[in-house]
Amino acid sequence: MMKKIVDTARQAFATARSRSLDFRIKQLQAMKTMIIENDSEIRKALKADLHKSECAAYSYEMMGLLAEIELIIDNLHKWAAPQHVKKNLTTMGDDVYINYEPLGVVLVIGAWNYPLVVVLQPVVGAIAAGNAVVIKPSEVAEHTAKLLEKIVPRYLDKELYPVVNGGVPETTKLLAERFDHIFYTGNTSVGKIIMQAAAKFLTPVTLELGGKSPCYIDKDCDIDIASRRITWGKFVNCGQTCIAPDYVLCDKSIQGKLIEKIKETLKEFYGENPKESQDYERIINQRHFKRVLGLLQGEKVAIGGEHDESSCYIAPTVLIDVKPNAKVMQEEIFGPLLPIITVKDVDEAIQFINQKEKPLALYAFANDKKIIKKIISQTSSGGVTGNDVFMHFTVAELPFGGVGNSGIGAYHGKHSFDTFSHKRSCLIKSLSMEGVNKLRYPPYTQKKVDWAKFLLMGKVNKKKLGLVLLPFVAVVAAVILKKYRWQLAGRGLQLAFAVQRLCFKQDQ
Ligand SMILES: NC(=O)c1ccc[n+]([C@@H]2O[C@H](COP(=O)([O-])OP(=O)(O)OC[C@H]3O[C@@H](n4cnc5c(N)ncnc54)[C@H](O)[C@@H]3O)[C@@H](O)[C@H]2O)c1
Ligand SMILES: CC(C)=CCC/C(C)=C/CC/C(C)=C/C=O
Repeated sequence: MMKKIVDTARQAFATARSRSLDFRIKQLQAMKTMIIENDSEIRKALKADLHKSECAAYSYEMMGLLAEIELIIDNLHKWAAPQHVKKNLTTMGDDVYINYEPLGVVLVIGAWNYPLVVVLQPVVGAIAAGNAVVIKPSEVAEHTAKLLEKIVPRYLDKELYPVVNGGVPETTKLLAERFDHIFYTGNTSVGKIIMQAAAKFLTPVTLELGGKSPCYIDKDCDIDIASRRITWGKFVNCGQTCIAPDYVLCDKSIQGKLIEKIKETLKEFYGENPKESQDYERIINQRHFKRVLGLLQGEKVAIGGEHDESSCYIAPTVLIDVKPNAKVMQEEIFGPLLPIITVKDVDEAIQFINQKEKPLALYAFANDKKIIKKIISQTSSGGVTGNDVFMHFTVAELPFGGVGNSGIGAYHGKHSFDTFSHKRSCLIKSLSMEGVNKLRYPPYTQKKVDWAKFLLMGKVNKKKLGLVLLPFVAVVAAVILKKYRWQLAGRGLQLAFAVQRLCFKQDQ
């Protein structure tokens, strides 16, 4: 069955219909219509999967997707146009350009936490670049997965963009097929399985993974503002966001105020009891509920800690005096627990961050921008937002992706188009100027090598070329002197010497 789906997509790709820019734009417009016309069904599915409110479903999943489609439609002709590059002495009369061509049949595998946007946003980029795309939503967010299987074929080309649902066995079978690119979003362990499967066919991969994204708060900082922004970023979607601040690093002297402010903010966002708030989500399933609760064991709870297994509810929770070797510090939390670890200064924070795997995001709050720049220059992460959380994700011009354990490759806007395109180097030579080619044909001589060096690298044998050029420079100067007399003589000499200097620029 998987073979048939992939073969059909490949045959459809071979018809070349997905290469036409008009076709790509029509498909992207159809996807936009699909989202708009199925607005309420999408919101219902997201509510059923993660208890997302109607507003959250729109703001965090649909809005970004619609904006990405608009951006790509508006820019596609420009991005897909051949990109002419600088020529040199040997290519002056030729066509030299980069051609953006589709890769072929692409597999996009999504995760469950933002089950609409993390699967469809890469698909948008893959369609824009002219590929066929096999779409594999996460089976863990089953309502959204089923909805996508139902609505995508109603709007998009069925052969080019099939939706395949299923769990590990189905994904494993899919991965046994040959693809021209695999774009996977999910955890790092499965990322390794994907890369191994891809290696069999030398298929390139983009891996959008996760990790423990640190959040440093400098003691000289507006704690009020920092707490609000961090509380939002940590507890939205019940902490199940790839770029959520995983833990806080701060000076002990501000820990008390931080807790007080987070408490105040939680009350403002979710009321006295977050369980009753429409705006507070749930853990995706019992397996993850148990995993997150397991990380709470033995920790000192400063805020929250309440939970209810039957509804997969875990209250927004803040942990204090957390030891660096605690269980909660060994894996990505991906739930509503915020450990605070105290450090004595920014250098200790940097050291702490650098002892761990490179994270997907990094956050630093400080009044002094120099402190933020210092953290950026002395650490590494997929992306950074200073004095806020998430916001680098929302800038379409910035590539979104990880580094090291948090991922390979990036997407969003033009970066998505590039990810799913092959940049083909194209040179169309003129059939004239065969004389120049003598330099590369045997029999080889040192003279030919010297000319080749001059033409290709601008490198000359100073002594030999000087002897050739000096009389030429003298003649140019004399002509200028004669024609424009003394008035322009200075200019002429300057020009002559400039020519000479240029030729003599590099010796070997
Ligand atoms: N970088 C990003 O953009 C991004 C976005 C969302 C989530 N994430 C990360 O994803 C993780 C959470 O997602 P998850 O991994 O729990 O999602 P998941 O369980 O939905 O798995 C992701 C996909 O992998 C497939 N899969 C699972 N096990 C497999 C196996 N053994 N072989 C082949 N395929 C398999 C699933 O079918 C699914 O489609 C977190 O680490 C989070 O940080 C990253
Ligand atoms: C709408 C705003 C301000 C931010 C959106 C950030 C966000 C939570 C995006 C979800 C997509 C994503 C990559 C999730 C990762 O888990």
